[in-house]
Amino acid sequence: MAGSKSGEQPGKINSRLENLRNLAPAERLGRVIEATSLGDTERAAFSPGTLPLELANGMIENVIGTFELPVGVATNFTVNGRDYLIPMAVEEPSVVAAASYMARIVRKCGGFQTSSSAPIMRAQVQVLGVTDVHGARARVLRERDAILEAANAKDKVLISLGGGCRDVEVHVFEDTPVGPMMAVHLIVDVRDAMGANTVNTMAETVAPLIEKITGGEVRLRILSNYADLRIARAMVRVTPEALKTDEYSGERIARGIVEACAFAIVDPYRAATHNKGIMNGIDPVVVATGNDWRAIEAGAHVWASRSGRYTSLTNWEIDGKGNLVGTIEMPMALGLVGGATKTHPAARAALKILGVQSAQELAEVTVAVGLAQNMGALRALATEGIQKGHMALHARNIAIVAGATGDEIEKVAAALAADHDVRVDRAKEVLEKLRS
Ligand SMILES: CC(C)(COP(=O)([O-])OP(=O)([O-])OC[C@H]1O[C@@H](n2cnc3c(N)ncnc32)[C@H](O)[C@@H]1OP(=O)([O-])[O-])[C@@H](O)C(=O)NCCC(=O)NCCSC(=O)C[C@@](C)(O)CC(=O)[O-]
Ligand SMILES: NC(=O)C1=CN([C@@H]2O[C@H](COP(=O)(O)OP(=O)(O)OC[C@H]3O[C@@H](n4cnc5c(N)ncnc54)[C@H](OP(=O)(O)O)[C@@H]3O)[C@@H](O)[C@H]2O)C=CC1
Repeated sequence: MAGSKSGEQPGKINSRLENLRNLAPAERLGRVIEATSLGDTERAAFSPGTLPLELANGMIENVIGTFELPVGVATNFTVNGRDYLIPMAVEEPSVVAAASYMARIVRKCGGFQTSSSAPIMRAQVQVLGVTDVHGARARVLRERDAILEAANAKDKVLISLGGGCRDVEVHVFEDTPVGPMMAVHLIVDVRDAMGANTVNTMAETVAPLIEKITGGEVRLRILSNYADLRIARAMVRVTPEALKTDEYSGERIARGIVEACAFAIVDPYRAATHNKGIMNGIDPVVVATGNDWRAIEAGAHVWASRSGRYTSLTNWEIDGKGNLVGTIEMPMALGLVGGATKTHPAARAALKILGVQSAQELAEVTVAVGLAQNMGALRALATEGIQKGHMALHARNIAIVAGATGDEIEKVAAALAADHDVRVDRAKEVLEKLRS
């Protein structure tokens, strides 16, 4: 089978890969490759040791080797009427299972609906030593066109793609520990890049002009990771019928999720954990696609604090017909080009599996995964508790720590889960018995 061409429109796929969990990893990969009509390049990209040392050595400094994480595929996702398989690089058990489970419920109710703003980033140019900061602000805004022209003079590729610096903002700080300060913001459409390098270059380019206009001294010239102009949103509407289990009615589960979210809305101690659960879904997609997860984390948490109090990134409510409605809205500065997206073979393959055509589409799918992950955690927390499902899957890790190998891993894990006693010392006992 040949590898797919980049830029090719992805065909429709079916993300409902039943029974995937029961296959061996190589068989699972085969089904994913088959479902996405990809080829040998993508198949090879997920083999252990797939990042050649030479490539790794070109990515960061003082390289001594590579560090691997498992990549799983979350199934069942339907976003805006299209199915997606979601590659997730993560070390934590039950994350991929929970996302797939919630996506299975949501697909019965029409899937995730998403939207996003344009891929707009901000670069900040810090100006010191200006006494008439308000006057200097007026002068900068008057010279807006000259600043845009200077910013756009360098990156011809970005301009040819329809991106570029669009606007200038000036933020004034009359009183800081070092006196009056200004931050001139370049508002830049970065198209399909995450955009950090792009906007940093622009900020450095315009700095002398800003000094001339303001009469001050420029210090920092760097993007803001608070990407508040680059927002992705997702929504789900789930019927009680789709939510119900043998133990709990759909109404009870929906109410439990809403109550759990209310806790995170009012209490920052809970909000930190609630949002960590959302990032359980988002970060693995960011990592798998070679994007900058520190940037995404930084943007997420400052957005969660934008009212002055740290709160939930999601909202869960019940509509007039008794359906559970979940929404998420947050900054999502992801790229299809730049960073490691094109250097890391597995990141390239992950983007192919996703089949996204723009950075905006990637951002929307990623927040949909975050919403699913939050729904999964809240559903478990508000009903049977997190330990039942999570610890049953974590039991495999514990079995490995206790020394189990091969078939022993599943056997020891099953015994631990059945006893609801997932501890290393217990795993060692079970293993000893198994081997005797
Ligand atoms: C773990 C489950 C899904 C089990 O739940 P279950 O009811 O035992 O699942 P099931 O066996 O009935 O399967 C239902 C579906 O789940 C998926 N699924 C189920 N098992 C697997 C598996 N092994 N491998 C792959 N997929 C799996 C799969 O899609 C499956 O459907 P199928 O496709 O088979 O028809 C459930 O208990 C759950 O969702 N728990 C929540 C887990 C979770 O949120 N983990 C995150 C880590 S905890 C944390 O860090 C965050 C937290 C909790 O603190 C955040 C917060 O506080 O808000
Ligand atoms: N605070 C932070 O978050 C910081 C992050 N970083 C790092 O910066 C990296 C991301 O920077 P980024 O600017 O995205 O990366 P790159 O500079 O590698 O890529 C962006 C460039 O790619 C070219 N390009 C080609 N096709 C497209 C397209 N379709 N859309 C947009 N641009 C295109 C553009 O022009 P051209 O070809 O002319 O280059 C553009 O300037 C990440 O590795 C991140 O970790 C760096 C500094 C700070």
